[in-house]
Amino acid sequence: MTALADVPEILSNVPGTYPYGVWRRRHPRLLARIRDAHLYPPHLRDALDALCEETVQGVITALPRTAHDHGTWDAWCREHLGKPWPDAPFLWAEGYFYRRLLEAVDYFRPGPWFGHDPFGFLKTEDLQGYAPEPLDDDLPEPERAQQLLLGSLWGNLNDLGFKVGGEHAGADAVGLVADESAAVWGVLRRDAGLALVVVADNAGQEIIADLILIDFLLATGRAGTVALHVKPQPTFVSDATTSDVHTALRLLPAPVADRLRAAAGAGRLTLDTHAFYCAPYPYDRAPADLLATFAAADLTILKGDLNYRRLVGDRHWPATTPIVTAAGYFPGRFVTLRTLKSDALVGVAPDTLAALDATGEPWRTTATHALVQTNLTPG
Ligand SMILES: O=P(O)(O)OC[C@@]1(O)O[C@H](CO)[C@@H](O)[C@@H]1O
Repeated sequence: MTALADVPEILSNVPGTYPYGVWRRRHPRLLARIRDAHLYPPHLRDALDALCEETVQGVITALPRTAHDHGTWDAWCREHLGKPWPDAPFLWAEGYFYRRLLEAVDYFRPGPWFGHDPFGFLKTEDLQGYAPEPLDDDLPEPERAQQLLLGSLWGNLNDLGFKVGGEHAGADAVGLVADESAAVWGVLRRDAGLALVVVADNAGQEIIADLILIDFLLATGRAGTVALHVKPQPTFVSDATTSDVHTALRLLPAPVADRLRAAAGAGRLTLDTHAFYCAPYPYDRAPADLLATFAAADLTILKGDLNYRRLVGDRHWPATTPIVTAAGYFPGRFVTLRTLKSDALVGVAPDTLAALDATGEPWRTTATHALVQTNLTPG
């Protein structure tokens, strides 16, 4: 079996590639928007500008000695300090970029900015005037199940990092490059009572769609329990935290929100997190306790592009590589629901790949395409 380490990692130092644009366009725009949206004092504005300069034309430097987690990051940074940022693996560099961004805005320092989400204004802006579409309760249950699964999948379009970068302009859902949802419903049967882990991705419209799906899975007994895993701190612009889940709860139709509160009260729905969700590595390097959590679940649902990159390693896999090869190390059953917003890709049938490539469009990174992939055997 191919080990992750045998496949070259995606870097961001190749002009014209998607990751190159993330450093050149998306991050500078993001840092400027954060600086301009807040009542930050001069030294925090300067810190944001310095981070921009360092990441665009400088070299990777360490976290300050005052940072509570500098020891952890010193170990993670050792092999990359002194390199230009785009020369480090894309996944690693982005993870460290978001940690440095929180440092620049005093997120962990006691004082007025302690715990203030620097992306909060973008999350609020995105939900202005938004209300979830009314639920179609008349649909037969299997159709409803699939509709909610696809709602959660395409909810992944609402990634504010993507929107800030301008890449989202007019992205329309075109189709799935792989759809293994039949295998998922083969396991997630009515009254199966499964123990699910849902590793969330974005706040806002995506987590709203996720919560609607979770409610359905609990209400139909497909799930006995759901552990919803969120990020321990703001990152990747719109990744959902506990606070974002509660914002979403207030926007849900009242009966859905009531059922979810009751499920939480009964211990059937739990919120969970792990420091590794903000580590800059794929899941093959996850610590034993997190891997044990995935192993113990009947099924782990991994949402979004970043979780996909972490599942298969952010590497130049041939796109026809089976997902069970790329994610062969994963200790339990999983399904990944992802819109395609970066280069890492596996599990695409050769004819599908040829047809998509023949379009000449940059279909791998525009969020116009999506996938449902699993290591469950087709049933
Ligand atoms: O995980 P998500 O929210 O679906 O996507 C995260 C993302 O915006 O960040 C990366 C580039 O910064 C890409 O993987 C992707 O476009």
